[in-house]
Order: sequence, then structure tokens, then C-alpha cells
Amino acid sequence: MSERQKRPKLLVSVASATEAVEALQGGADLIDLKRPDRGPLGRPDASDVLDLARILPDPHQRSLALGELADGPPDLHWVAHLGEARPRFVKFGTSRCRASDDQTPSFSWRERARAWVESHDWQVILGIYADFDQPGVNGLEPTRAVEEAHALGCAGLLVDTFDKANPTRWYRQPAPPITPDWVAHARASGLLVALAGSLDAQAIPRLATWQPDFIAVRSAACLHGDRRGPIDPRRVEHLRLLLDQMSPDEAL
Ligand SMILES: O=C[C@H](O)COP(=O)(O)O
Repeated sequence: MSERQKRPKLLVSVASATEAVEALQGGADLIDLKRPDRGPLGRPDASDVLDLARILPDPHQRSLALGELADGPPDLHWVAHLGEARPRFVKFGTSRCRASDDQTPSFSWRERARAWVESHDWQVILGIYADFDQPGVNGLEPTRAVEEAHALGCAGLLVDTFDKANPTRWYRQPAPPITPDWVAHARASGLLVALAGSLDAQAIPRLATWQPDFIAVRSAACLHGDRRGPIDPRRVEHLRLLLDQMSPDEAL
């Protein structure tokens, strides 16, 4: 069985090295460092990144959220100098990056993304938002994201939700912005696909059959399902079990 045919891997977003230990105990495959109090892809501090690398030396198990592309590089100099602490993946959100707003760009988000793709020894993931069309999000459209990410040389796409205060259960919508065909198209284009956005224990087995590369969670892995609360290793263990229990037919 090839790597791409196995069950989706479990990505757990953590706010600290301490939480990473809890997530790994529960069975997380990939640790995604972010600050949930700083936005959907809230950027951690350099010290958080170094702490994580100390307890998790393998870069292949580490991902790093770096905020929104539209916010530019206020001070991302430190990321280029992480050395051995650099992660396998860096992720950027694409709010305010509507592809169809090409006529009036206030900045070139594509140039920023391309610079990250070309400059360092990691893989760039674009985070797109299922609530991309809501006021204040104005995000890269899912219908354009696959071609954009491919053209930019990104490694993959993370589907998430922007508004974490009023989470959109996008996967429960009658006509969700992301479908199994969308996932298949993205993967056929050579992109990794991670599905996220307030996923719960009901949604995960269903979305896993869409064959993304990763199922990604924060809220569902936290105590009482509160994404600002601590990671609960028993919850992580349960989510991992849901994925492990997929039958070979479902996973293929
Ligand atoms: O990368 C995925 C996100 O951290 C998902 O967060 P969430 O489960 O709270 O929506």
C-alpha cells in the first residue's frame, strides 16, 4: 500500500511544547504549532518554535503557522534563521487574497507566497477558508485555490475556517464549498490536502473517506472542545482511534 493510500494522518494544533507532548501521547502524527489566541493561523513566537524543536527533533513531525499572507512580514526574519528548528511545513492563511480581485490588489500575495516557496528548506501550505466569502474574510476562493497553489509551487492546501468565534460547520452545509471531488482534484494536482475547521468526532470519519492527507484539529483535541483550553490527550487518542478504525475499503 502506498503512502497516499493509508488512512489520513492526524494533525493536532498546539500552542506550546508542553501541549505537543500531550498531543503526541494521544497519537498525533503531525504537530502544528500555532497561537489560537492570535487568529485561525496565529503565529507563535520564536521561543515557542525553539522549545518545540527541543522536544520534537524530527522536522517531519513539525508544522508552523505564520499568520495571514495579507498581513505581510511584520518581522519574520527569525523564521529564516531557525536552522535545525525549522519545520517541515509553514502555513499561511489567505484571507484578503481573493483571486478574482486581481484588478485591485493592495499587495501581491502571490509574490509573498512565492518568496516563501523559493527561499527556504520547507514546504509551504496555503490555508484557505471555508467561510472565504464572509464579510471581513474575502479569502482565496476554493474554486481557484488548487490552480493558484500549484502555480506557486506550494506543497498543499489546508481547508480551515476563519471565524473561530462562530465556527462554520462547512462540512454540514447542503452544498459545502469543499467536496470529495475537490479533494481528489487537489491531490491529482500533486498537492497535499488537510481538512480542518471545527471538525468533531462525527465529522472526522466521514471526511476521512474523502481521502485527504491530513485531518487537522484544534478544538476537538482540547478539553471541553474549547480551542483556547489545553490539549486533552484522551481526546486526541479518541480521534486517532477513529482514523485507525477506518476499514481498508474506506481508506482506499
Ligand atoms: O489546523 C487546523 C486548525 O487548528 C483547526 O482548528 P479548529 O479545530 O479549532 O477549527
